[in-house]
Amino acid sequence: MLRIGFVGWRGMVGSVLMGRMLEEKDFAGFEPLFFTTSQAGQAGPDVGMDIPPLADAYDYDLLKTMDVIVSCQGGGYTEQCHPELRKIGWKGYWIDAASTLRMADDSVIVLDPVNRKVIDKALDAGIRDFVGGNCTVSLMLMGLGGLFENDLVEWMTSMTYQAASGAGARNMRELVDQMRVIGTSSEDILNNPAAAIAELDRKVISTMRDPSFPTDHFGVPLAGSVIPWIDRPLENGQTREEWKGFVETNKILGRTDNPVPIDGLCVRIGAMRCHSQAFTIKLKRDVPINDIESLLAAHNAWVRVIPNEKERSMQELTPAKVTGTLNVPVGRIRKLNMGSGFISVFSVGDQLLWGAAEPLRRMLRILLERLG
Ligand SMILES: NC(=O)C1=CN([C@@H]2O[C@H](COP(=O)(O)OP(=O)(O)OC[C@H]3O[C@@H](n4cnc5c(N)ncnc54)[C@H](OP(=O)(O)O)[C@@H]3O)[C@@H](O)[C@H]2O)C=CC1
Ligand SMILES: N[C@@H](CC(=O)OP(=O)(O)O)C(=O)O
Repeated sequence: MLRIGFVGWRGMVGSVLMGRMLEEKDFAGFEPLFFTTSQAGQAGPDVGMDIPPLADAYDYDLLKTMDVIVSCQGGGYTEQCHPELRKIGWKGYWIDAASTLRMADDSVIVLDPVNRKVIDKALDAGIRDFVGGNCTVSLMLMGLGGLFENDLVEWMTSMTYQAASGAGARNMRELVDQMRVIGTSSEDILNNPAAAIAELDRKVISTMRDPSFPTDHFGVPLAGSVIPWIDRPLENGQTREEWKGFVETNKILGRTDNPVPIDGLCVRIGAMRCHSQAFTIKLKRDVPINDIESLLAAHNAWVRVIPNEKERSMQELTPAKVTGTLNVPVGRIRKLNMGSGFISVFSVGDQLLWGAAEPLRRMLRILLERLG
């Protein structure tokens, strides 16, 4: 029986992965072994079967007995363990959430509703490293796959509205804590309907600017504000998050020789775990909006075209609606003033599902079908 090792299963991405695997009854037909960097010997997760105690995630002798290792542990772990395992001759499959190996020549970025052919070709060629894409990239491709599949995109900008979860679990807590502090400090004014709005406004901003405001993780207020910077700077003025939009998209599409120009600004906003994005797309030819909507809707089972109407957009094209689901709604689709070849699209997606865990889960299924 195939032996599958799971590292990072109790982190934010890993626990969403475990949840999805349980929902889909994926724990069957292989022998799972759960690893940890901090809790060796303790009990593993409840996956509906007897499992051994947690193993040490740095036990290379044990790791090299795995046919597949799924890691949601983070880039540091990948940097340390992956080369070591390959060095000692491990020939198993490595499925990873971290960005470390994404742009390596002998890895594939997995998003099978978009690039199943690229994945199959790589498996045939003996590739063994399969990495989930950046969340904004994967969610963008799940939403706009129909345009890329039909080679309609001449160039594109992506302006993002990224949730706190992309920065980590502690950042999610800090966002809610910031909201709490603002709410608590304003409570008396809010409870008095006769209070002047200017008083409430002054109270909120003075709370946000107070040195005691909780900003240990974001560095600045996010609640009541936005942060127009994600990840580290590159020399050309982009952030690394913005750089990924171009390089990862073209790698996923298998068109690094003939890349689609993509660029934009990545911005953190006060949503919990859904990333939203506004796209300006220059089409290669003028296509009627109805046809564009049909192409988008036909691409995969999760994209949802929302008509460009106020009520539907407000109800269905928001993090409040989409969080916790695999749906990727796309809407606000219309021609722009720049000309009939220019369109706008707005999309929303859960960055822990299609943005992180789901492509890994599905890659494991693809491998199990092949190897099983
Ligand atoms: N967060 C995101 O939006 C996305 C993240 N990724 C990538 O996925 C990887 C993992 O990210 P993420 O899931 O956010 O990492 P987490 O920080 O949530 O989890 C990583 C590890 O931290 C350890 N840990 C320590 N304390 C706790 C605790 N209280 N609860 C749970 N785990 C704890 C666990 O390892 P142990 O059991 O060994 O102690 C766990 O596996 C990263 O490489 C990230 O870049 C990819 C796409 C999106
Ligand atoms: N950087 C993303 C989350 C993430 O983990 O991305 P990556 O997997 O590319 O490191 C965000 O902040 O929203």
